[in-house]
Amino acid sequence: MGDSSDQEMTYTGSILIAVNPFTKLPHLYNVHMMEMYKGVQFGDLSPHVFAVADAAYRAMVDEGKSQSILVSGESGAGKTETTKLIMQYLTYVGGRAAGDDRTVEQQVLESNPLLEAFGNAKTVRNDNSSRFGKFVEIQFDASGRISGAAIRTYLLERSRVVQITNPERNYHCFYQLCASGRDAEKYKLGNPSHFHYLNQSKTYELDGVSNAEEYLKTRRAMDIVGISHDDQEAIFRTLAAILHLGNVEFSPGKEHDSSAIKDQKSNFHLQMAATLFMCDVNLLLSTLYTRTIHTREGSIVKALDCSAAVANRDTLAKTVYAMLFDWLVQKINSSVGQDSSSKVQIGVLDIYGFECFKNNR
Ligand SMILES: Nc1ncnc2c1ncn2[C@@H]1O[C@H](COP(=O)(O)OP(=O)(O)OP(=O)(O)O)[C@@H](O)[C@H]1O
Repeated sequence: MGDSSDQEMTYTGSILIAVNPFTKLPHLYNVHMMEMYKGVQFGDLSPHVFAVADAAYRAMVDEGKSQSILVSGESGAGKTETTKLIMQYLTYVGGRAAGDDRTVEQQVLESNPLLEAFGNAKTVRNDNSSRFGKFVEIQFDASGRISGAAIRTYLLERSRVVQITNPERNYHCFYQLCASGRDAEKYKLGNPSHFHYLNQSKTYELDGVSNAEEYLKTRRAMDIVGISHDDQEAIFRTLAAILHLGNVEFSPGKEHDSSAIKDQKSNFHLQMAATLFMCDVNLLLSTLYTRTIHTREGSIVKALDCSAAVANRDTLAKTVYAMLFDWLVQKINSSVGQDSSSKVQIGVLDIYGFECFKNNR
């Protein structure tokens, strides 16, 4: 759209169409640009994502009505980046001048790297693809200042936790933890190639990204969002437990259609998973390779064959991960804080990248 790299945005009515420039254009998104678009009539300046955010903000302030901005497009189109620019603009015009380094707006912005570490992954199309939908609600007080925020997420891609294909990756946080040095050692992790949930794809690194540095960034984001060190510890312990759980393999058991822990190595990972989950190892094992059927006469314990035990293991890993993700979102929400007396808000919906299939069913 347009004939130079500086003109990748255009309007159709009040809809902004933006083409991903795939290159950093800092001059388009700096404070100077935010200042330039502030309070200017929509359409007076060249099309820009800040103009859309400003129009929403002005409409909210002038008419006292809540607004929403919908960001849509296929995977890799630039939705997440655009959403972040919108949030940056709204926090710029609606932020407080105070020097407090843990203001609502900073926490809202810092929740992005955190959610990305746990909800984004490399796909064929995008090295940092969001695998969940996100609705960010920014609440304002009567004078147009940000007074609270809430993040709602939905449809996290759970299957990725246990199954990936080359050259995709699992969620970033796993590779970050493996590269974390002392913490990785503490949880008996190490090279991601040693873990089934990561080594189904041979891609461990991302171009221009250091997993170790990203780990520190995730930790910092947790500090800013207000997640206590104990909780941070618990989060990474759970991730490590999931990786160990994935290495638990089964072999056929003595009885027909039953299974047993395959070998010493599997036993070690089972022990590790139980220690890190802080649960009884025998209970964990029976959860994996048996099923309890409740009948009116009492409960019957049925042995499971290897493939059913593996399926059980994977379901447990996916469920724990999805619950961890939800818990993280809840934590972010409670520390950012909601303003229950807020009358107006701007909602930004970053809708999950749809992929084009031959048959879209
Ligand atoms: N405005 C921009 N300026 C520079 N680079 C951008 C911009 N928008 C997107 N990109 C580049 O394109 C990549 C993909 O963008 P983004 O992650 O926002 O896509 P998406 O539409 O959210 O995809 P998905 O649905 O897979 O999450 C980014 O990692 C970034 O490198």
